[in-house]
Amino acid sequence: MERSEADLSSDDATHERRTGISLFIQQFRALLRKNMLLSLRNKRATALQLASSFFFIFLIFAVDQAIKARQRTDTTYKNTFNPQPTIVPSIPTCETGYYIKSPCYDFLWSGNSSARISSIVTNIMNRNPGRPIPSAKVLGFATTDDVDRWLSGNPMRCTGAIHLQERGPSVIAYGLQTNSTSKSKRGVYEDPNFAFQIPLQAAVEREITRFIAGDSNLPWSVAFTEYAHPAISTVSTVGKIGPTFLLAAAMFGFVIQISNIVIEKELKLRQAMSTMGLYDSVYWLTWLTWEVLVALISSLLLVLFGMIFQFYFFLHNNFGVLFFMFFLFQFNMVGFAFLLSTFVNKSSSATTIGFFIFIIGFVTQLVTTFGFPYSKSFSKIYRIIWSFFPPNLFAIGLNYLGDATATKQDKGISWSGRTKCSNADQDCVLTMAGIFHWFVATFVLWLLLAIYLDNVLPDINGVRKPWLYFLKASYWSGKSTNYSEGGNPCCLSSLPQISSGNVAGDDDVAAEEESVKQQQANHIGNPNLAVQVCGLVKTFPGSTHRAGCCNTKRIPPYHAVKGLWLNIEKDKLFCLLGPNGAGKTTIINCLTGIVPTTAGDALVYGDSIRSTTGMTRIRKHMGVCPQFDILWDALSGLEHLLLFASIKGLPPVKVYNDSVELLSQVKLSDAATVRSGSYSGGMKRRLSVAIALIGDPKIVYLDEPTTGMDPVTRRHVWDIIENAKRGRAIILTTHSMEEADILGDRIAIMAKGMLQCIGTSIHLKSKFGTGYLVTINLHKAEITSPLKTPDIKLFFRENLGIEPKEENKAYLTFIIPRQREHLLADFFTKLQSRQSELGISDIQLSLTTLEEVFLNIARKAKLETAAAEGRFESLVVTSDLTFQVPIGAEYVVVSDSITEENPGGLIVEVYWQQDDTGALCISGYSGPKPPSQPLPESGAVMLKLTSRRSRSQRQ
Ligand SMILES: Nc1ncnc2c1ncn2[C@@H]1O[C@H](COP(=O)(O)OP(=O)(O)OP(=O)(O)O)[C@@H](O)[C@H]1O
Repeated sequence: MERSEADLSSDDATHERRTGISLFIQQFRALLRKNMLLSLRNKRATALQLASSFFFIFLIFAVDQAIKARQRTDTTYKNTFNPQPTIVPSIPTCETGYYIKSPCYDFLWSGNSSARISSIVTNIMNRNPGRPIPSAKVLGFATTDDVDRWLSGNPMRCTGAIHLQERGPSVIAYGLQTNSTSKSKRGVYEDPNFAFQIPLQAAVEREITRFIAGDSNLPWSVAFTEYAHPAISTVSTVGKIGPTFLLAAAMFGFVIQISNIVIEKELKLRQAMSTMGLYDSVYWLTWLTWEVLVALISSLLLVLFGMIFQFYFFLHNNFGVLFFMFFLFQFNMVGFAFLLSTFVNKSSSATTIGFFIFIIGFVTQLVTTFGFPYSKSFSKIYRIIWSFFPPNLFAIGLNYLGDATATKQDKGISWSGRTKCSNADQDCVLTMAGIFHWFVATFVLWLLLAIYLDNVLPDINGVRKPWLYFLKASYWSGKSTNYSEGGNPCCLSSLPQISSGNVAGDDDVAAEEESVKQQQANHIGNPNLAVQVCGLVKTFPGSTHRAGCCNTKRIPPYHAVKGLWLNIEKDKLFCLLGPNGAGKTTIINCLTGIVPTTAGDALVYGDSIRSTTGMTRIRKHMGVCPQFDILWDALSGLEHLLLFASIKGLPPVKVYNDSVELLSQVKLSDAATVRSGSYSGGMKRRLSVAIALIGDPKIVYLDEPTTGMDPVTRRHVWDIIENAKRGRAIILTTHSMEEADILGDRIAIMAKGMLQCIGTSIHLKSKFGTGYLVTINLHKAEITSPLKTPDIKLFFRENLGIEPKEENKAYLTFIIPRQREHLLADFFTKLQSRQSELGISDIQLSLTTLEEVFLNIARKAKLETAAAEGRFESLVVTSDLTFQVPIGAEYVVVSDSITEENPGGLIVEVYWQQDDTGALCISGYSGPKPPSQPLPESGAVMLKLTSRRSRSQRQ
């Protein structure tokens, strides 16, 4: 059994398998191709991811245009406004201006025109004779009338003065003195320009103009408004709203990234690849490479689209700075997606998470845009915490780039400027280079955390490493985890206490266990041995669930495999049978390293499944067809085989040739390039079988490989499996007794996690079968005249005391119990002597089927379990089916066979209910199989019923 490294390396040499770095590269290329194909085939998601760059840049463009259009409206107003002083009869509407008109002036400047100028001077000077500005602040102008009132000389309202400097025929010079207080005590707005100076000036100029024009009623109006100045807008649309839209664009990629990773986890695709020998590092590296490639393209497109739309943001900032800003953000989000994917096991949750992150990002980037916490007024600690969320860094980065290109004149941030503050006036706390460094540093953090959590969080099978696994020397050396590399991993001293699986007491099972123990104790090597299982135990830990508000439900630990001892030879097919839940798949999962064993061990070609290095070596020579097809819908059959062949390290030429060859063997050549998503159930199973056989594995596990296949295909696959036995060991589980009978060199039936029997088909049939199956074929003449049938039945009843199991016009079948074996010789002599008299054309005698063996064992196991758990009460019914039982009770029909000698038979769980009259009705069947014969509805049948009280009744 001991198998040296040299043996396996010689296998490697024989098959020219790649190892080490070259295997790493081959796996990397195959997985990268797979990712590329999946992305290309998932056109909608990929198109969405790439088109989102264009879409969101376009949205920003649209918003930018809307803002500019609004500014243009202001400009239009400005253009229609005549900047020249206009003499108009009246100004009925004036948006923001002063219409200065007051009877006060008539009073002020009444008198003849020649005296007017003098009046102006006189009156104004009289009113304001170089008065000092009053110390007390008084009201400003709330209305235009205020101005007039002020001019009229109300001393109480005087907040300014006109100082006439000079007057003459060719010059009039005056000065205006106004209050410069922006707000009066009473809260009235006193803008020195607009509230005082301009109206005052306008009023004076009006009077001067009237004087010069010689028309004291000359209408004089001045309208003024703020000048529209779009050209000096200091708002960068990309800088301000960009974070929101570009974050949304990045979110598409983010959601798709998480989904891609989680789907492979959810559908156990990653597990399938790992089982076939894929390095974890290759897995992560290929996803990283692919996503970085997508981020590169997406960032390039973003910058290019931005340039196409002629944003100063994209035109004036340095291309490299822009590109790194977008790329590093998306790069960082790839790491973030990896990290989040370790917490999620369902791809449907990925969208929810992506949306949730976007909402949070949307809010926090808004807060960031308003200045939190990237200014000196905030503590550094806020900044550090805030910067751990990538959208925040992205927002502040875009803000900086936006501020640097707010106007056409701004030059933006240059490549060398990335290390400087974009605006020297700002209280700068972060440069563009600082943002880049943060992105890279946090990416490394996300990646390390993702790899760590990927190992320590329970996977889809609940498997996880210890929290401090990386502190163990074995992790870094890649050596044995549970046993020292030098020792014999299967040594008896380390075997579990619940060792014996032979609680059922079968001597063959006991002998098998003894044989394994002997070989282990004496270090007897058997060159023909492929697998040696030594007391394998698997217990799934219990758990506690909340039930309702106040109760907790405790699920106890479940012992799925209770100590298995087995020797499995090369060139042989070992068949594992058992009812649902017997533990067959769990054994395969333990042997393939999908779940760790609780105790015990198994040696596969001498390598322990409990050793990390051992399992790595085993995987190179292992093929697995899982119970449920693990396939990528978007990949074709050929692509699947190419991928798995590459993962196994076959040389490139063999990768293709072997894949094509295997496809033709499983009759999928015509569908080689068709996507597996459109395969029928049987085609998928055949592809799974082909995947298990690719790479010429030395040990193949086939878990119910022919489920769902039609009889013709099934037989064909049996041929493939039969041929595949050569040079390898195959472990097959099935529910098809026929399949086990035909393919199995040795068969073991297990129930409740234990082996119940083991041996060849013939051995099991003779040991556990209910007896012999006799088929009596009737002459054609008798078909029209079935009168002899009662005679045949009478003959069997009188001689063997048995009734037919099945009967029709062509044949009758009887089962002869093994207890009557001694009567057979005489019986058949008599029967043959009366053959023609009884109208019998042919008599066939065979051992009972494997199915009967299986059913007997399964029934026995079920009754033992029920008895052990005290769930059953027995009662025997000898009349018809209508009898009194407690309402709500459940019954297990232990036998629907009639004879006392043969109390065994089919187990059928039947749920009974009492109707209003107290009669029983069968409300449904469940259990391993429906009854082979319909239960009689009434009549004189003997039924041994075992009642199971409901738990509540017991409590
Ligand atoms: N991860 C798990 N956690 C808890 N119990 C588990 C887990 N996996 C399997 N089991 C339990 O272990 C028992 C054996 O399951 P297993 O799948 O090995 O049975 P099986 O013989 O392959 O059945 P089938 O014929 O239906 O495939 C079942 O009762 C199952 O519920």
